[in-house]
Amino acid sequence: MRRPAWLPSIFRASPPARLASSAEETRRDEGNTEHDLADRGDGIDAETVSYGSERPTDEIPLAIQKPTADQTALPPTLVLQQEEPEVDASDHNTLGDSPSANSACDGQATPKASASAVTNAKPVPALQLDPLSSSEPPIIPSLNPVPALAEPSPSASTLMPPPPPPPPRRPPTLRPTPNNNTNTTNNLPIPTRGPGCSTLAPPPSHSSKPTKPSRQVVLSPGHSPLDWARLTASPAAADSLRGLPAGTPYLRVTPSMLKRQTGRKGKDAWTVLGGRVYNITPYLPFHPGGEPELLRGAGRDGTRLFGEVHPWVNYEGMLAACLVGIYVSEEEGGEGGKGDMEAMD
Ligand code: HEM
Repeated sequence: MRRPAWLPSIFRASPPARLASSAEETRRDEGNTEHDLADRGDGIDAETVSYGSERPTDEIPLAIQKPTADQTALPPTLVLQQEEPEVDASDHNTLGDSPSANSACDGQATPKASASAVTNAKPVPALQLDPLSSSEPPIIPSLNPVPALAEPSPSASTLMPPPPPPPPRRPPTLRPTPNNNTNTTNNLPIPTRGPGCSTLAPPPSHSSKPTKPSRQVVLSPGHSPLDWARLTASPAAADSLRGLPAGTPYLRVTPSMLKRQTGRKGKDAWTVLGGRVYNITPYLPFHPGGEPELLRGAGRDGTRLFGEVHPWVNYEGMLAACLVGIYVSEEEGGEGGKGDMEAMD
């Protein structure tokens, strides 16, 4: 019958009742204990279970206790848990071979089996599951399933992945050879430039020339853009550039007035740009696009035409000295405008 491990201590605390209830069993055990246990082959020899045990009973909690003086009348108490051979085997294997341990129990004090006495004993490989390997040195529990294949490294964890392959096994060169066509990315720098098919061509910018052929004309000497800028900056040329008498205020130019200023029949060429009327007659020899192109806007509103050719040109700054007035409707022209126009004639 299996008994719990705490039963021996209780058993000693109240021996009469406990012993009376198991008197028959105890007698049977008494007669068979020393002999049967020795022959059982479960790791307990006669020396271990005998009364005059030379082994420390406190280290063998399941040994038979020698009856004390006040219990001599009673049969020897068997507190051995015979159904726990694994405990007996471990204790025997661990402590049985120590002569000092055997002699430590030679005293008259009644040894008591307790769990604390076992914990004070030599460390037991608790995870040792194979009793056949008990004769071998204690094996440190390891989680490595294949310890023989692992390199001996006291600091390395067994859970670490295997080391990477050694560097010398890598390819000797990091640059692709000319025959290596597997990596298309490395082939990009190879020049495959054809007309309009290269992806490395510079992107178009404002500084690049337009695809259309230039329609600029060759300007006569003294009519460069720099010459025009110098002329317009002269205060003496202010009234002459407008084509009006000196001190003439800005005119309110109506459509009927504008359409007569075409640059023909001895009249100046006026054009409207952004609601303002400019006298473009003095600028004709300075126009890079040629006089005919500039005259396309004479006598009319040339804002749209101007924007179609060169919207980036700053006409306001270049023609500031040529400003005649503002462009108004016929109704908004008034008498003042008409009078001024008649005075101009
Ligand atoms: C409204 C009538 C005008 C027409 C039809 C006209 C036409 C042209 C044309 C065809 C060109 C040559 C573009 C090229 O390089 O291929 C040109 C250039 C030029 N025009 Fe006009 N133009 C007009 C008015 C003006 C006015 C009023 C000014 C100045 C206030 C002006 C200033 C210039 C300048 C500076 C260039 C050279 C642009 C450059 O090199 O990028 N144009 N123009």
